[in-house]
Amino acid sequence: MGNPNWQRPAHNMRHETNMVVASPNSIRSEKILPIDLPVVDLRGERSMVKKLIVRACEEYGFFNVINHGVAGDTIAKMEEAAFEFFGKPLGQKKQVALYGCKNIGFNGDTGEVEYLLLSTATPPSIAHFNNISNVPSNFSSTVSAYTEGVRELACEILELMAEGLGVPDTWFFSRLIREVDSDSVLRLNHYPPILNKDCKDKDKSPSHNHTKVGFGEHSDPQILTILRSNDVGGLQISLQDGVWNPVAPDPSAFCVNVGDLLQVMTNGRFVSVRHRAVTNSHKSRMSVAYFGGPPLHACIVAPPVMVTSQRPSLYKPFTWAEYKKVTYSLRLGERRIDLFRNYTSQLE
Ligand SMILES: C=C1C[C@]23C[C@@]1(O)CC[C@H]2[C@@]12CC[C@H](O)[C@@](C)(C(=O)O1)[C@H]2[C@@H]3C(=O)O
Ligand SMILES: O=C(O)CCC(=O)C(=O)O
Ligand SMILES: [Fe+2]
Repeated sequence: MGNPNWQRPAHNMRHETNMVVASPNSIRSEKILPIDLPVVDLRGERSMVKKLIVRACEEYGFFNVINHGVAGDTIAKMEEAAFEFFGKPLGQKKQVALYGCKNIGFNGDTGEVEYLLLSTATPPSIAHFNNISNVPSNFSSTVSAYTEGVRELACEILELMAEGLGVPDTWFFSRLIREVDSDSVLRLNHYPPILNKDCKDKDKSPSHNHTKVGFGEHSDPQILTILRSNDVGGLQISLQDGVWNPVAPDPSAFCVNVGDLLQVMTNGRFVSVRHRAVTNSHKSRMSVAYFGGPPLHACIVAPPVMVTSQRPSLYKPFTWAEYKKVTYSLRLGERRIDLFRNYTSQLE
């Protein structure tokens, strides 16, 4: 974990089990310990909401947000369009440049996932989708409406975080993703059900589940991620090395998580927690993730209030362009944030 003061929360845990998880290249035994993420009701009393958010980001790096204000219709249309696109024959999907299947990034990572990776730059670079066959009609406007909704939600949450942390400029974080040249990404992930061909006949009953890695262990490099999935589980977070905590799906909520840049800008107080998504043998998981990122030239530093003599700066200043370049040159599971640690810090 990046946060040296972080300790595993002792509460909220259920029974621990061992589970065999098949990754694309290996089979290994891991500890599985389901948890209930903190739930933040955005319509709650503001002073309580910001306290809850700060605590969740310190202890879990993840929380669910309900009464989030994103229109149900916008969300439903996005999910429908995603299912329509991924339901097309592989040959047609492959004609779309932003489509990927099983290969993640450029450095040899693989997983049981297919995806669309869309830059949310304004004016939307996805606008040209309307002229391409093989994508559902109105795909571009569906994506734009969804992106607008989740960006607004991300800004509201970042402003609550700043208030909760006592940052005097409450737009300090949100400004970065509001900028017209913010480098944000929308990712549509589809994890088809995978049947394990090697399993014995008696294991093929619907109650017996097989798990493969869909999207391997990683942290999100940007500021904040707003994730929504259908009602199929698969997201797991790791609050302790070697232990995976499955998160129950809640299609009425958004799952919010701290990215690497927010860990840096809170000087390690918030944690960018490693997570992954696994498949099952019976139902498709569909997730849509908005990664709020700053403009490429933005300098990533903690506001003065987060840096004290007791808590000196943990990270060197860098631009998002520098961090992104390193990120994209490394494997998915790399602990890239450690490369930007300030080793002159007295905490070392
Ligand atoms: C292997 C990789 C895929 C990724 C770029 C990287 O080199 C390392 C970070 C990966 C990640 C994880 C979160 C997001 O899904 C993503 C879009 C991002 O910004 O960083 C992916 C990158 C990707 O799929 O291209
Ligand atoms: O699909 C999921 O639940 C998680 C996806 C994810 O972590 C990502 O796209 O970065
Ligand atoms: Fe992620």
